[in-house]
Amino acid sequence: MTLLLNHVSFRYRRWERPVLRDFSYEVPGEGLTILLGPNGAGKSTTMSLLAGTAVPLAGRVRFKDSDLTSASREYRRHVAWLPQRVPTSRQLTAREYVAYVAWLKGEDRTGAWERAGKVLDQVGLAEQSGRKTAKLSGGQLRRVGIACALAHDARVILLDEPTAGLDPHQRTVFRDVVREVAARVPVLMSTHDIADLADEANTVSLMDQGRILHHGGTRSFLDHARDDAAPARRAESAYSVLMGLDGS
Ligand SMILES: Nc1ncnc2c1ncn2[C@@H]1O[C@H](COP(=O)(O)OP(=O)(O)OP(=O)(O)O)[C@@H](O)[C@H]1O
Repeated sequence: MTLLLNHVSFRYRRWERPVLRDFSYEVPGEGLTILLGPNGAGKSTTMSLLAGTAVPLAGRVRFKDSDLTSASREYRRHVAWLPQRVPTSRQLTAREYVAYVAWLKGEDRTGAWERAGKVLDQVGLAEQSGRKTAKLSGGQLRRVGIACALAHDARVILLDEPTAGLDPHQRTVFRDVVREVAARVPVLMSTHDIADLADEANTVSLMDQGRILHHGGTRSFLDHARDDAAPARRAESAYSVLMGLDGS
């Protein structure tokens, strides 16, 4: 079962040209998919359409092999989304906020509270779980957002630049969490950090100007690297070659 955009067009304002035109994209049904692309490529737009928080001008957003469309409550319950800017309620503690999100997504009160404690622990925020979200740092808030995305039994998880603003240790912690989660639930994650690709991504999608330039296994992405690229630079080299930025 996968999530897909089918011939979708989308624009932010009536007088502007569409960011996406007749755009189709299918989130792989298993493992971790990394969505790469330069600023303004359309990654966040794609993710908000998949999350059902943006409505396409034309085309459809749906689960394949199921009748759910993005307009249905069920659909939103099954899709967990971490947006680029984590919306929080400043008066709630981190645990209250995560529990609230889990409750909104259909967990019962006790289950939501317990789950919130568990996922905050997973993202290394157990000690801060009783602090008001207004008092948390940007990176800690990001981790609260990640915890929210993990706080209910979603069928697909969408993470928009989850590692932005995390310190190196927290990035490592986060990658371990994602690896574990992606073994059970398909995860689509946008990033500018090519190191996120490392060896744990199953699929790489590269987009630019509202179009997909590459979509396939990580190995086939890396095959685009220049022959003389150092092993640690193969992902960057493949990115440059596919984007036409490689001068040679
Ligand atoms: N709220 C908005 N209102 C108007 N235009 C927007 C809005 N959000 C994004 N855009 C435009 O849509 C296009 C795609 O933006 P989007 O945020 O989807 O790209 P992105 O690949 O996620 O970029 P980044 O890596 O910088 O986050 C850009 O041209 C951007 O200027």
